[in-house]
Amino acid sequence: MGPSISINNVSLRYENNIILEDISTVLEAGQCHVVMGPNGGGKTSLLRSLLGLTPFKGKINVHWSDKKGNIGYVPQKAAFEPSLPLTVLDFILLNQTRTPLFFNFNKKHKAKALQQLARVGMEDRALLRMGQLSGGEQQRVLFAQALLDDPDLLILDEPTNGMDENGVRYFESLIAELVKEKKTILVVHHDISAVRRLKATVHIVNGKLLESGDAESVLQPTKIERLFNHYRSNSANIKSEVA
Ligand SMILES: Nc1ncnc2c1ncn2[C@@H]1O[C@H](COP(=O)(O)OP(=O)(O)OP(=O)(O)O)[C@@H](O)[C@H]1O
Repeated sequence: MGPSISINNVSLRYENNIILEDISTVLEAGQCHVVMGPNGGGKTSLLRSLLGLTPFKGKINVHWSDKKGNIGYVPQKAAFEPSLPLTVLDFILLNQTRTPLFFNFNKKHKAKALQQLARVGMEDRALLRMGQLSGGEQQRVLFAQALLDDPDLLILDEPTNGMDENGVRYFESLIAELVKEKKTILVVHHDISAVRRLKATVHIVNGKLLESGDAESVLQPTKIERLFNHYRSNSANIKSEVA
């Protein structure tokens, strides 16, 4: 079972720039939660706060029902040196075993890594170099890597960015499978129709938490323009100052 997460009065600023303002909500356990909102609205900053990767004010508590489980994270972009002769399989195994590459990986590790690649339709790319993959293929590999430790909490930052329809289908059926297993999933997503298909709880963030609820009620066509407006309420002042 995945954890629930309580977010209490979270605020974050980079120098004088206020990014998140007094965000409070509870992410229920065993559900898929989607964070949406305009570019620069602070979605990634919220995920990074949750993961302890950036300092913030307020409190975020992860409540595990039993013992603490594993956490999987897929960042917005793959972090690897494209010129390294690192195969897809090596890349997955590095994370799995936390063993230097010059050690021999055993058969069990390799079989498990191939199994995860198959879950995202990438087993036939296992021996290609990471640098030879397209952006969407790299996203799929990152997703496979995040699934390796059988995470109970999965945090994904725009996981389908650059993925083709086939990749998106793999992604959506895996999310449905993980929700059935009562994992907690938190995903930043931009595609409104895709989010409607995920049957998730949607949280709209643009500096503040503007709205939370099921996809059907939050993503009503009449609300979308207001919720996804790129400008924050105080940007009118900035525009008049510039003029
Ligand atoms: N390390 C940093 N230092 C200074 N400013 C930053 C830093 N990281 C992010 N920002 C700023 O914080 C704001 C929010 O960024 P964030 O990446 O959280 O937004 P986002 O909602 O995920 O955007 P997008 O949809 O474009 O991915 C942006 O204006 C960005 O420029």
